[in-house]
Amino acid sequence: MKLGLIGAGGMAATMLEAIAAHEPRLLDHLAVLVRDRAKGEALVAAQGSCARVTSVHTEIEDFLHSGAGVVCECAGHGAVREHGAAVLKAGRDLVIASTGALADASLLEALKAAAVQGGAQMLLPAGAVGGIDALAAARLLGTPRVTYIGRKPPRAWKGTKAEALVALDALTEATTFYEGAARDAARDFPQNANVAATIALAGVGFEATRVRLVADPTISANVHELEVESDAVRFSIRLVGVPSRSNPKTSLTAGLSMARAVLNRDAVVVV
Ligand SMILES: NC(=O)C1=CN([C@@H]2O[C@H](COP(=O)(O)OP(=O)(O)OC[C@H]3O[C@@H](n4cnc5c(N)ncnc54)[C@H](O)[C@@H]3O)[C@@H](O)[C@H]2O)C=CC1
Ligand SMILES: O=C([O-])CC(=O)C(=O)O
Repeated sequence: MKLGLIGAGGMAATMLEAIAAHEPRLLDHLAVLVRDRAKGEALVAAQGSCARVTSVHTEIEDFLHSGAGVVCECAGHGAVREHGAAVLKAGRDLVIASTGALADASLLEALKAAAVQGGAQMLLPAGAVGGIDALAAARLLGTPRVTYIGRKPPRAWKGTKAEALVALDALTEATTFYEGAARDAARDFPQNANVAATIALAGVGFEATRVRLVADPTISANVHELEVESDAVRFSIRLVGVPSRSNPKTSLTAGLSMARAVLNRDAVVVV
């Protein structure tokens, strides 16, 4: 397998480190697409001897030409918009971290069409959240009621629309600044509410999935709560995610979930 990677930030590093620790041969061939070549080169260098045949690209055509098989997007909504269709049309499966980009219905349709044209799949790992398997199964028997609550420390909401809605630095207690549909949450908080989109796509869609976003000065972790009521199952889960070292917005589980998607491509037993 030749692994393709878009992005060279915190999630990409978490993903590569996990693959290197568990199945280093999967990094024998690695192609990286970045906007900033130096950043891509630093990421590859950090993998040491694991990534033996590597290439760093700034143009999608060169990246695809390098023969990357499965492509992991760890870059942001913009990257899904810019590169998603080209990857899929070229017949490469695309593992998407920035699932919130798919809240744009016309982009989702365009990517589906590109996937059909290329004979490729879009794969959406659970990312920072859990319970996606049970939700997607429950969906097969009726229409579940789904609520997602994302709680993060104020620093994780810096640089987002939350700054205009609440005085992040002055908070003394947990404060809800968004309540509504998953579609608006995913669109308006592109670095923080991808899990809302993943939950919507696994379950009852972007309108029916209810979302609450909370800035909480009393916590230091990224907390994800998912509540599902359905004909098949009722569950309520709470994940307390450790933020990644380099990006407080992103939980470590998100990068590890991307790694699992790659490891599963090669596994004999797929869980
Ligand atoms: N599904 C999930 O559970 C989660 C998804 N995410 C998504 O993953 C993305 C990456 O997260 P982090 O690595 O923590 O962010 P980061 O900000 O640490 O790294 C993003 C990297 O991607 C690069 N980049 C941005 N746009 C690009 C483009 N168009 N082409 C190539 N490279 C580009 C940036 O230069 C940066 O190096 C987030 O922006 C978010 O959309 C983040 C957390 C959880
Ligand atoms: O990593 C997290 O905690 C969740 C996140 O940022 C997202 O869903 O975009």
